[in-house]
Amino acid sequence: MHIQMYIDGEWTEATEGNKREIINPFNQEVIATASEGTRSDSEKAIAAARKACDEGSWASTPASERGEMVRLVGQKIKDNREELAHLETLDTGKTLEESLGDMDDIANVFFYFAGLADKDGGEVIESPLPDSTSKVVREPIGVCTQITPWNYPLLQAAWKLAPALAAGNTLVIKPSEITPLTTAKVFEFFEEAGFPAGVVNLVLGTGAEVGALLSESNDVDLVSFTGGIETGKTIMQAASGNVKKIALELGGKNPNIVFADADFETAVDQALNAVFFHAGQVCSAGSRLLVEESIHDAFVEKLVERAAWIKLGNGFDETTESGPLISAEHREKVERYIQIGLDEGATLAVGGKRPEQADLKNGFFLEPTIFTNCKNDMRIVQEEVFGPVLTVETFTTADEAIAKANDTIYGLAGAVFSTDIDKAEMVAGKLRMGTVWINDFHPYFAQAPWGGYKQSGFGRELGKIGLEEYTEVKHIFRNKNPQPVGWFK
Ligand SMILES: NC(=O)c1ccc[n+]([C@@H]2O[C@H](COP(=O)([O-])OP(=O)(O)OC[C@H]3O[C@@H](n4cnc5c(N)ncnc54)[C@H](O)[C@@H]3O)[C@@H](O)[C@H]2O)c1
Ligand SMILES: C[N+](C)(C)CC=O
Repeated sequence: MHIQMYIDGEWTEATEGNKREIINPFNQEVIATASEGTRSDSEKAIAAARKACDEGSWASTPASERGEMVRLVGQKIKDNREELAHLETLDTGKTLEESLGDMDDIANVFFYFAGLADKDGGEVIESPLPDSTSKVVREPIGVCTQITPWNYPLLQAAWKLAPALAAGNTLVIKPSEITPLTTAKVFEFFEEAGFPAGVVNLVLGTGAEVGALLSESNDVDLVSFTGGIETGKTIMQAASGNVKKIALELGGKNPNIVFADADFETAVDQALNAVFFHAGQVCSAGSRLLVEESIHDAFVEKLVERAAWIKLGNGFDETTESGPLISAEHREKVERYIQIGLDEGATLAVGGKRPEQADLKNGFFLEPTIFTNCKNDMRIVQEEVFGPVLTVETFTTADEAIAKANDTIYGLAGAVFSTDIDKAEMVAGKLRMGTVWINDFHPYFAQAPWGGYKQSGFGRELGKIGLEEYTEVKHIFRNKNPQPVGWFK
């Protein structure tokens, strides 16, 4: 399989003819090659999107028609969910069951924004001035660039593509250079659906080469980025040249607070899922467990026992519960953090090394790892590891749990487990995070906004606000009886 870029309605090779091998992280086999673009490919894609925006008809196409085209793409994703899920598992190593779930979520995101496209008819304002009307309308922002990460390749792309198009923008998207397969596949659906040339553009390549111009260019009106905090800071600076709008969906170090009155088995099971799902490569992973002191020992004993039994393997094997990490470099980063945890004096309760099974030796696997005796000022507690690593701390009062949970630069997500719902609601209200789950961990869906407080970023995806992020707000005031002002004599 070979994938190309899609610029101005044409499938195209990189200008300089470079290619990249795409690797299956389960066995390091080459599963595809992809065109590897350079800055000039980004220039072409931005120029195509600019032309389609300034001279094309997409923005003025009736919103209901735009919505229908977005819906058509959602339907094609639904009709091809098995093929897409297969590609996603090959590319990321995640289990096929998870990829299938992602595809269902993705189709729903397209359907949701398709439905929202024609629902905002503007707002009439009661003007305080005589003989006048006043209304507020939303318009497309213009040319949007979108940069996505490798952990949920098509899902993170869908959260950007569907609302941008429903709102009438033109766009250029750059998926992570290591997981471009499903995003490229969906561009076949855009083509089949008949999107006008230049409205949707796909560039492939590294962030430094292809991605940089997407945030720097003065021809771009908005850049939406999902990825790591350091890249986010670089993009924020690069975007300042023409004061373009920015949306940043960055990392997290998400607390999971378990009170002694929580349902024990449920809380253990959820804590396990919170951190070890997709090998911990989830922005909202519950990687900081805060457990009430009185149940700490029993809770950790059960958690450790169950973590040791997590079945690692090939994402296509139905018995596999967790796949590999995405790459050799990423596994080495996570291993460095495990060493940091040990050096800081945390107690390694389980895991901490590569599995020894022969059938896993070619994959980038790491055992589910739990550190106990952790303290909030440790780097292993404060920094995003983005792997299967859990830190455990204790608390004795709700206030202490809240203080520890909020003691982080991040503010993406968190959870509280308790059968005392008033207490759980009180804690949820005091957590400085964009999403808080009560007696659950991980749910997200098209109807509810997603995004971070603090250094987890700004802007929101999904929900009604996820569409509004791709619009400008305009106030139109009309004087129905114009007269000379008479101020200057
Ligand atoms: N908040 C969320 O919703 C959310 C969702 C998924 C992932 N994430 C975060 O993503 C990170 C993991 O993803 P990653 O390793 O791919 O992140 P990353 O920051 O390394 O890369 C993300 C994307 O940015 C591109 N990029 C890199 N440097 C760039 C530059 N200078 N200019 C423009 N683009 C550049 C990359 O090529 C890639 O496409 C984690 O921190 C995770 O928490 C956040
Ligand atoms: C936003 N989410 C949870 C789908 C993926 C985060 O990495």
